[in-house]
Amino acid sequence: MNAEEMKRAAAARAAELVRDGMRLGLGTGSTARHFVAIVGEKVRAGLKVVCVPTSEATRLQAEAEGIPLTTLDETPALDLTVDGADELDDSLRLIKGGGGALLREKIVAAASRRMVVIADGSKHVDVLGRFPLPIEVNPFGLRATQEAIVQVLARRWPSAPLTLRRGTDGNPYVTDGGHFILDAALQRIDEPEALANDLVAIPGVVEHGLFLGLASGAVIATDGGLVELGQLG
Ligand SMILES: O=C[C@H](O)[C@H](O)[C@H](O)COP(=O)(O)O
Repeated sequence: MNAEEMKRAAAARAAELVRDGMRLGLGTGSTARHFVAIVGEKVRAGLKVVCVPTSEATRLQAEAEGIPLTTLDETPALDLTVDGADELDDSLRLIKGGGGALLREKIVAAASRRMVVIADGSKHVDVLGRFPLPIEVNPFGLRATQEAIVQVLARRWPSAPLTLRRGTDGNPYVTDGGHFILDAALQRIDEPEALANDLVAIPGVVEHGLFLGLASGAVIATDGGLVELGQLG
C-alpha cells in the first residue's frame, strides 16, 4: 500500500464506527480528508449524522460532500471525532497542527466523548518530538510571546529553533482563528505533560499541538495491516 492507500484504509476502519444519529467531529488534513469523503458517501447513501468541521478547509469539503453541518454552539457535545495526527505514541499522546488546525481540532476533540486518530505507520513514534511542535500565538505581542516561549523551552532545550510559520507567499501563516504559529523543533519530548503546562501558562500562547488525554483510540495503517490502539468503540 502507498501512503494514500494507508490513509484511506485507516479512515475506512474509523468510518465503521459511525452510526445513524451520531454527532461527529470531522478532523483536518490529508488523512481526515479520506474520512470526510467516506462519511460523504455514507450520507448520500442515507446515513443520518450531523458534523462539526475542525477547519474552514474541512467545512468546505464537507459542504461539497453534502454532509449536514452543525456548530459547537448548537451541538456542544459530540459522540465521536475522527482526526489525523502528525505524531502519536503508544499512550495515544499526539502532536497535531502541522496543517495549522490545532486550536479548533482540540476544542472539537475535547467536546467529544471519543476521539479516534487515523494515521499511516510513519506517524507512530516511540517518543514525541521529531515533528516540530506547533504553538499557536496571538499576533499581538508576537516578539514578547516568542521570547517567553524561548525562555520556557530553554529549561530543557537550550538551543531549540523556534520558527514563525510562513505561507507560500512568505507572509506569516494565519490560522482560521486569525493567529500565528511558531514551530518548535525539539526532536524529543520526554515529558509532554510538563511542557504542555508550561506553554499554556504563557500569555499570548493560544494553544499548542500536544494533545494529551484526548484520543481514546487510534487506527494505524501499516504494510502489515491495520493496527489498533486503545478503545475504538
Ligand atoms: O493541523 C492539522 C492537523 O493537526 C492534521 O490532523 C495533522 O497535521 C495531520 O495531517 P495529515 O493527515 O495531512 O498528515
